[in-house]
Amino acid sequence: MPSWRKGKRIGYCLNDKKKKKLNFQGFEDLCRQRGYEVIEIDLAKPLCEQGPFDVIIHKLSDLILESSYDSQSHQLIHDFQTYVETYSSIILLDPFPAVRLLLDRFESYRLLQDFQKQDSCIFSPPYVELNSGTGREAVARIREQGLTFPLICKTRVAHGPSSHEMALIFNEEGLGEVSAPCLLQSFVNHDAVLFKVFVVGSSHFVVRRPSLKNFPRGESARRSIFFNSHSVSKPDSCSRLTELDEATLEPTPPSDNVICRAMRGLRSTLGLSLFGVDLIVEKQTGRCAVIDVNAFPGYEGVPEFFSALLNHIETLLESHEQAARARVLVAEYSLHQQASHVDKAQESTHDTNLRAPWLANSLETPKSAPAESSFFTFAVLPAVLSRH
Ligand SMILES: Nc1ncnc2c1ncn2[C@@H]1O[C@H](COP(=O)(O)OP(=O)(O)OP(=O)(O)O)[C@@H](O)[C@H]1O
Ligand SMILES: O=P(O)(O)O[C@H]1[C@H](OP(=O)(O)O)[C@@H](OP(=O)(O)O)[C@@H](O)[C@@H](O)[C@@H]1OP(=O)(O)O
Ligand SMILES: [Mg+2]
Ligand SMILES: [Mg+2]
Repeated sequence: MPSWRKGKRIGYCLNDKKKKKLNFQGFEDLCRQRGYEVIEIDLAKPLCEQGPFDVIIHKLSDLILESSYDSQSHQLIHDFQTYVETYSSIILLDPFPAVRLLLDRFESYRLLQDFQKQDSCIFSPPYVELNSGTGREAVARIREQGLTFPLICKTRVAHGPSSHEMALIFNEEGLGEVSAPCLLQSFVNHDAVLFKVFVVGSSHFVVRRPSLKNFPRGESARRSIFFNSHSVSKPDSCSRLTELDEATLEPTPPSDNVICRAMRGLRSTLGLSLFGVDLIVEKQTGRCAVIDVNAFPGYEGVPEFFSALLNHIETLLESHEQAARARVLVAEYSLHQQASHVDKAQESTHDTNLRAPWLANSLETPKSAPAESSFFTFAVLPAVLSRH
C-alpha cells in the first residue's frame, strides 16, 4: 500500500436524500476496499471528537444558505470552517466560499460573464438582476440593457426547492408577474436538448438531457409560462414544454475541445472539484452557452462517478504527501546549511573564540537560507524527490 494511502480517513457529510440518490454506500465500500477508513460526520457532535480527517466530502448547501440568517446554522458552519482551518492538511471537497458563491445566481452569473470575457469558447446569455421593485422597474431595466423577449426568470437563490421555480416571459406585461429578487435572462433557442457536464476534479462526463423547446424570437402576446426546472431537465422529465413544435435535426453536442477548455477554466475560476455545468447549443449560431452551474450535483447517468471521485481524492492525497515531504526536505536542508555555517564559523573564529550571534540558536535560519531553499526547492528537490 502506498504511504499516501496508509491510515487515511475520509469523512463525509451528506443529507439522507443525497446519500440515497447517490447510493453513497457504494462509495464507502469502494474506499474501504482500498484501505481507507470512512466516517460519516455527525454535525451534532464536535468535529474534533470525530477526527482526524484527511479528506472531507460534503454537500452542506442547505446549512451554508441558512447560515446567512439562522444563528445556529451560522455557528455550525463557523465551527466546521474553524476546524478545517486549524487542521490545514484536511482536503475539503469543496471549500465553503466557493460553494457559497454558487448559491447566489447574481454572484455566479457575474462570474460567468467575466469568464466569457477571458475565454470566448462559451458564452453566458445576457441578463439583468432585479433586486427589488415592480414590473415597471423590470421593464426599464430590460430596455436599458437592450434585452429581447422571450426571457427566462430565475430566483436569485440557486439552491433548495423554491430555487427551481421559473417563468418564461414573452412581453412587458408578463414582467409584472415576476417577484424580486430574481434574474431575467435571454432565452436561447437550443432544440430542446441540454448537455449536463458533470465535473470530478480533472475529469468530466457529458450527459444528454431534455430541455425547453424553441420559442419564436421577439415580443409576443403569449401568456407567461411558470414551471419547475426539475420537471423539464431530469432524465425522466416528461413535459409539454420539452416537445418541439417543429421537426429538427438532433443538435450537435459541443466539441470535446470546447468542453475541455471551458471546464478547465471554470474549475480554476470557481475553485471547485465537484460541480455540474449545464450547456446548450444556440440553434441560430451553434455557439455553446452556459446557463447554470451547480455545486455537487446528482451525477445521474455517470456510472464512473465513484471511481472518478476516489481517483481524484487519491491524486490530492498523493500530491499533499509530496508537498509535505518537500517541506521536510527543505527544513532538513536548511538545518544542514546552518550546521555547515556553524562549522565554517567555528573554523574562522577558532583563534579568537568569537561566534556570530545567530549561531547561538542552531534552529534560527540564516538570512541566506530562503534563497538557498528556493534554489533547492526548484532545482535540487525535484531530482531528490524523483529518487524517493
Ligand atoms: N437562457 C436559457 N435559454 C434557454 N433555456 C434555458 C435558459 N436557462 C435555462 N433554460 C432551461 O431551463 C432549465 C432550468 O434552468 P436552470 O438550469 O438555470 O435551472 P436550475 O433549477 O438551476 O437547474 P438545476 O436543477 O440543474 O440546478 C434548463 O434545464 C433549460 O431547459
Ligand atoms: O440532490 P441535490 O440537493 O444535490 O440536488 C441537486 C440536483 O441533484 P439530484 O439529481 O440529486 O436531484 C442537481 O441535479 P442534476 O444537475 O444533477 O440533474 C441539480 O438540480 C442541483 O441544482 C441540485 O442541487 P440543489 O438545487 O439542491 O443545490
Ligand atoms: Mg440546471
Ligand atoms: Mg441550478
